[in-house]
Amino acid sequence: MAAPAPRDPVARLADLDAATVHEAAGRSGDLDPGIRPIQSGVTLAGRAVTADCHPGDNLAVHRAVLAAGPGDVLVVAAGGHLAGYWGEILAVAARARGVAGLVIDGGCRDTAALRRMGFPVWSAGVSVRGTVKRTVRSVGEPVVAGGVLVAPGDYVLADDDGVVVVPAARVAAVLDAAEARREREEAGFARLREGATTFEVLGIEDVSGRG
Ligand SMILES: O=C([O-])CC(=O)C(=O)O
Ligand SMILES: [Mg+2]
Repeated sequence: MAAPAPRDPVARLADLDAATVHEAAGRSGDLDPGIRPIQSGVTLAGRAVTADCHPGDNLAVHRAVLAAGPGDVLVVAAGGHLAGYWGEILAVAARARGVAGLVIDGGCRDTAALRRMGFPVWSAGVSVRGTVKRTVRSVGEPVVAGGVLVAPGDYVLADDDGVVVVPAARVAAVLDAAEARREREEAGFARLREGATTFEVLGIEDVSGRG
C-alpha cells in the first residue's frame, strides 16, 4: 500500500492554535497583540499575500486583492494607523476570489457586515474614517506588519488569541515541533486531571527562592 500523501502545511496549521505554533517556532512570529479579531471562534490559516500602505491610503489593498487567490491570507502593513482600510466592498471582492481572510496592522470598518458574511479579519482597531486610493507603497513584497517581517508565501495562523507568521522555509520543522508540543500537552492534561502538579508535568524547576 502506498504511503499516505503528506498533509498540506495549511491544513496542519489549521488544526493547531497560534500560541502553540508561536512556542514551537522558538517564541517567534507573533504579531503585536493589539491586532485582534473582529469575530470570535474563527481560525484562519493560509499563505500571505502582502501589501504596504501609506497612511490613510488603501490603494495597495485594492491591488493586493487582485493579486490574491483561493486560500490566500492578505497581510497588510498600515503602520498602526486607524482608518477604514478594509470594509465590506473589499471583502465581497476578496471572497469572490476565494481569499481566506485579512490581517492588518491598521483599521477596518463595516465590521457588522464582515461578521455577517463570515469574512474573517484581524485588525489593530475599527474606524469609520475613509481612506484615499492614490498611492501604493508595495504589493507582493516583504512587509513589516504588527512588528513582524512577513514575506509573500509565508504561513499565517490567526485565532482568538492573535496572529502568528511562520517563514515558508521553516514551516515543516515548526509544524513537526508544534504537533509534538500539542501531543505532550494532551498527555499532560491527563496527568493534571489525576492530580499531578503543573511543576511535575511541565518539569518546572522553581528557583525563585520565594515561598
Ligand atoms: O472604501 C474602502 O476602500 C474600504 C471600505 O469601506 C470597503 O471596502 O467597503
Ligand atoms: Mg465600506
